[in-house]
Amino acid sequence: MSSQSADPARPDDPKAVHAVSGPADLAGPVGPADPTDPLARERAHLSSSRTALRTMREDVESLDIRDVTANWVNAEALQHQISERIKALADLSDTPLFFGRLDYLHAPGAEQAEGAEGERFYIGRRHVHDAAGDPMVIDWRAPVSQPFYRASKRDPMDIGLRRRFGYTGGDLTAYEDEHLSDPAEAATTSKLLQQEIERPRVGPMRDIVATIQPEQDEIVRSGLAGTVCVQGGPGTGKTAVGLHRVAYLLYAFRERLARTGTLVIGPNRSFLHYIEQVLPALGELEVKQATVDDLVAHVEVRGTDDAAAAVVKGDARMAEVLRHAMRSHVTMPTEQVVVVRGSRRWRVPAYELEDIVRELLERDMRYGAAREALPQRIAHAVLVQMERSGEAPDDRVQDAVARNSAVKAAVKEIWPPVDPAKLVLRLLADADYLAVHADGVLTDDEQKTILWARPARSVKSAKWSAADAVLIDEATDLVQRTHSLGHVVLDEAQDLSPMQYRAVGRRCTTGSATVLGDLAQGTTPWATRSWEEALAHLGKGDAVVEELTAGFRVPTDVITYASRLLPHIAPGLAPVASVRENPGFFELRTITPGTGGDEGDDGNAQVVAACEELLRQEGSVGLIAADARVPALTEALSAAGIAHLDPGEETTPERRLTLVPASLAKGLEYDYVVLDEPRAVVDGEPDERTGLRRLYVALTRAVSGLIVTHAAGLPPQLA
Ligand SMILES: Nc1ncnc2c1ncn2[C@@H]1O[C@H](COP(=O)(O)OP(=O)(O)OP(=O)(O)O)[C@@H](O)[C@H]1O
Repeated sequence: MSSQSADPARPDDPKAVHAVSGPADLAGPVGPADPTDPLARERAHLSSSRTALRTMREDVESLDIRDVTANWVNAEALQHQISERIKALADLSDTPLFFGRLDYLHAPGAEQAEGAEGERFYIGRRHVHDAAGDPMVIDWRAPVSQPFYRASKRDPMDIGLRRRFGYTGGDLTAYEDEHLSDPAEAATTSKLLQQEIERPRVGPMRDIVATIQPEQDEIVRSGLAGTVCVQGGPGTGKTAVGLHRVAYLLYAFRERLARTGTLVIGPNRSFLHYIEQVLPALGELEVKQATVDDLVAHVEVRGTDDAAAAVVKGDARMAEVLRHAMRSHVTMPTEQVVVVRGSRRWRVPAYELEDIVRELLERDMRYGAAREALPQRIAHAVLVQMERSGEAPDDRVQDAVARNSAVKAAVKEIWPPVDPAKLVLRLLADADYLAVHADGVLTDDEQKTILWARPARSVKSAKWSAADAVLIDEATDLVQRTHSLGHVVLDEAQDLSPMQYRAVGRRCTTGSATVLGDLAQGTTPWATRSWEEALAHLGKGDAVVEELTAGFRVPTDVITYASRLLPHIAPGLAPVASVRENPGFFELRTITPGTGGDEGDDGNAQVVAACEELLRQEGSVGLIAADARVPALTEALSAAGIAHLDPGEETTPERRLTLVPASLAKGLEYDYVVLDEPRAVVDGEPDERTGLRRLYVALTRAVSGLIVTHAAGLPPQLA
């Protein structure tokens, strides 16, 4: 950071973060800024931007729609739009209106002609303009904002000065400059950026809009047409990147996506709860969130599968079985159809009906669509005969023939309606039926594995499992095409089965997807082995796979320890390199039950004591334990009088401890973590590899420090 600048008063220390000690009253009127004090000038700009935003909001609030709307429905819709707009224009006191500034060397788009004037842009969460319509703050997603994230000394992108702002509460208290086009200035790491990354975590996930990194920005700003898959270790910002990509796409393709819709898919409710504030903070209120289970909820899920059955039910070959079973409902006609109209009888012979049915089957239409087309086709055959005999029937006649009872009866016979849930029920309950449709697709053993031990009698009484619901969803799609959205973000994708990928894929057949995951964190028996395979199941085989390796969450000492597991759980994956400067702390602590002469002491009080130690620090604390250990630890916590939260519940300055069953830890993070008994976490899973992966997830949730407590021996892979 050098000292050449358009800014006349830039102090000399090239690497300094310039700061003031006390916050200024930015809300009140600000006098003419001291021209020699750049910070005062920036604060004046903040103040006038806030005033401009207030005026924008007041303009919208004062809109009188009585004269422009003809009826109350329109008025209602318009009023809704207006109140959404007012909400979007709110000035949130603790969210900086802008966080950066770019001074271009030339006017953007002016072909960089000699003498063209540079322009200055303030970069923020939303666009703000003054009374004349001139921009005071530019939306971070606008093309002119891009160099804020991407420009470097090597490629300055026509930027003379990049300035980052530091805030304390809502007050602008510091700035930091980089003169990207100045060859004399050395490239350095931004201190403000570093501070932002190191900031303690309390409350739900927050946006990273001020500090998106170049490799992340490439993913955020990739176009709507293509699907992007991001492989990245723990804390590399996959979730953050996925959410910011949605915000970017909504900005760049607003109209199209408003029509087609966007959806974020996460692994469970707690996770969705944890991330739900990010998009609204970026001004995007319309994005839906769901789990895969929510998407396929055609039946009530009350049952579970053992791992072996779930693996087979989640296998893509099940799609073939279902398709076969669905099509088996079509029976070739053996009799003619006779349509009586007035005094005449029209006959469509069986062989002609057969041709129609064959043609529909070959066209590979949805079962339901073909079923609707069939009566029209039969009616058409009748119409051709009418024309041949000199009549001139029109469309209405064709419709009437299609609705004729003889035609309806034939259609019911040939192409009967199919209830998707009943179809799946029969496959799982009836060994002979399954054998017919799985022949050559599933082995005898596999068929036995998925058959119900006690066959259910009805859709209502069946104890459907999550995997069954996905099968029903697939069958539903065979009957009727699933509605496709414009864009889908799929987080923690590594845990999906091939059938689940298909379920997500059919919700974006006409759109695109952002697929986020980490092969090393796959903890389902069917976890993804390769992204190529997964993307093929999703129907997005041409997606690009990007890799993120810089870690923003886990400190070096902790990630180094956790990475010992990598060769055992995902050989070939590169360990995450932490970008945190604070090395954090990491401690292995042996718990000794029965200390102090108390025979009944199970050692849990010592785990609780570790939590109490960490609660003395600022920020959130997570106690992560094998699911089976949760009841005992709950008891120990309440015995010590410590209140705790469940995962996904918002931490507040008063309640900062969350007790997290290892099975729900994925995607979450806490400033400090106590990881209870690694051995139990591993043993809680059906096989060792899954157990070690679960442990890897649990070990990588801490932002500032980790204490691993153990009474049993540690898994040897950690040695
Ligand atoms: N560019 C950035 N600037 C500041 N913080 C960042 C940046 N990128 C990511 N982070 C922070 O790092 C943490 C981890 O990010 P995130 O949860 O998106 O990672 P992840 O790859 O999804 O992790 P996991 O694999 O564990 O689910 C979050 O607190 C996020 O805000």
